[in-house]
Amino acid sequence: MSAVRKVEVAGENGYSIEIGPGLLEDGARLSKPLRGRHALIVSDGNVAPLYLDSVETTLHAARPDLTLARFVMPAGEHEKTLARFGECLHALAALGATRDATVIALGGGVIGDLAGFAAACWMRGIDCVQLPTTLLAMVDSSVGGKTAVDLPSGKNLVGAFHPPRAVIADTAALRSLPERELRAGLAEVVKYGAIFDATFLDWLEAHADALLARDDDALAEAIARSCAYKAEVVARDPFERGDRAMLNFGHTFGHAIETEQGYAGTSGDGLNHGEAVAVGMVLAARLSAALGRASLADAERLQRLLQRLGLPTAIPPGLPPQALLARMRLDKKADAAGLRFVLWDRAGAARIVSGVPDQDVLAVLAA
Ligand SMILES: NC(=O)c1ccc[n+]([C@@H]2O[C@H](COP(=O)([O-])OP(=O)(O)OC[C@H]3O[C@@H](n4cnc5c(N)ncnc54)[C@H](O)[C@@H]3O)[C@@H](O)[C@H]2O)c1
Ligand SMILES: O=C(O)C(=O)C[C@@H](O)[C@H](O)[C@H](O)COP(=O)(O)O
Ligand SMILES: [Zn+2]
Repeated sequence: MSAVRKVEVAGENGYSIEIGPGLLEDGARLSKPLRGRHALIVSDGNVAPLYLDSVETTLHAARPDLTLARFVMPAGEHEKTLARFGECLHALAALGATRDATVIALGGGVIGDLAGFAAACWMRGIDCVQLPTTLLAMVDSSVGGKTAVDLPSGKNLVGAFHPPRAVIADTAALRSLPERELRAGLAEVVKYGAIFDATFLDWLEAHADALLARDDDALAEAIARSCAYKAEVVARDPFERGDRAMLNFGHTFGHAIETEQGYAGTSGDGLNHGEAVAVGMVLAARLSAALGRASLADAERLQRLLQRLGLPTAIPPGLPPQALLARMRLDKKADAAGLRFVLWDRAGAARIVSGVPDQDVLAVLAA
C-alpha cells in the first residue's frame, strides 16, 4: 500500500487529515476517532451502494461494541436542505445517540456539510468524522469545519462552524467518481494556487493531463498540497474573521449562479459547485483586472488552465446580470456597507475588497 500522507490542522480543536488508498478498509484507522458506542453514518444514494456496507462491516470488525445506524438521502445539491437536515436529526434520535456519539459523513461535500451541521446541532454538538469520497470533499469541504444547508434564497445560509474530529480520505474512492465531479474538484484545487501560491498554478499546468487521467501520485500530491494550504489558513482563522475569506475566491459569483439556477447542478442542467466556482474565479480575476488591481494576462492564464481541466469559464445563458447581483446581496461576506469581493493583487495573492461599484460588477457579468 502507498504511504499514507498526513496533514495536521493545528489549534485547540486540531485534527489530522489522512490521505491514501484503501483507508476505508482500515478498521483500526476508521474506529480510532470514535469515542462513544453510537455512530450514525450519513451518505447519499450514489455513494451508499458503493461503500456503505463495507464501511459498516469494517467498523464492526474493529469495534464489535459499536451500535451503527445509517441515514441515506438522495444525492444532489438540491437535497442539502433543512428538511433533510431534520430527517438526519430524527435518525440520531432513533439511534439513541448520546453526547459521545459520532456522525460519520461518507460522501461528497453535500453529505459532509449536512452531516457536519447535524453533528454541530445534535445535543449542541457531537463529534463528526469526515470520510470524503469526492475530490472536492477531499481537498476542501471535509476540512475546516464549515457546515451548512442551503435555502432557496442562498447557499449555505444556515450552518455552523464545527471542526471535524478526523478526516480520512480514501483516494481509491476517486476511481468510481464521475468525470464531471473529478473536474469540479479540480476547480477548488486551482483556487489554492490562485489565492496562495502561483507556483502551484505552474505545477497544475504541468500536471493537468496526469490529474485528468487520475494518476494516483498526481492526485495524492494535489490533495495533500490543497489540504496543507487550507489547514494553514483555517488553523489561523477558524471562524473566518480575517484571511480565511480568501478561500471564498470566486464564490460570490459562483454561489449566485448556483442559487439562481435552483441548485440544479447535479441533475445535469446547471452548474455544480466546482463548476460555478470555476466561472466565479474567472469573473473575480476579470473584475480585478477591470479595477486595475491585477493584470488581464493573469486572468487569461487562469481561464486557460480551467478550460484545460474541462471546466466552464463563462456564465451559462439565461442568468441576467441584475438577477445575479441581487443574489450576491446574501453573500456571507457582505455587510451593512454592501458587497465584499475576494479580488486579486496578482495570481497567487488575493485580498478582500469593499466598495466595488455595482456597475463594475454588472459590466463583468455582462461581458
Ligand atoms: N464546507 C466547506 O468548506 C465546503 C467547501 C467546498 C464545497 N462545499 C460544499 O460541497 C458541496 C459540493 O460537494 P461535491 O462536489 O463533493 O458534491 P456532491 O456531494 O454533490 O457529490 C457529487 C456527486 O458525486 C457522487 N459521488 C460522491 N462520491 C462518489 C464516488 N466516490 N463515486 C461515485 N460517485 C460519487 C455524489 O453522489 C454526487 O452525485 C457543495 O454543497 C458546496 O457548497 C463545502
Ligand atoms: O472553507 C472555507 O472557508 C471556504 O470558503 C471554502 C469554500 O470552498 C466553500 O465552498 C464554503 O462552503 C463557502 O463558504 P460560505 O461561507 O461562502 O458559504
Ligand atoms: Zn467552494
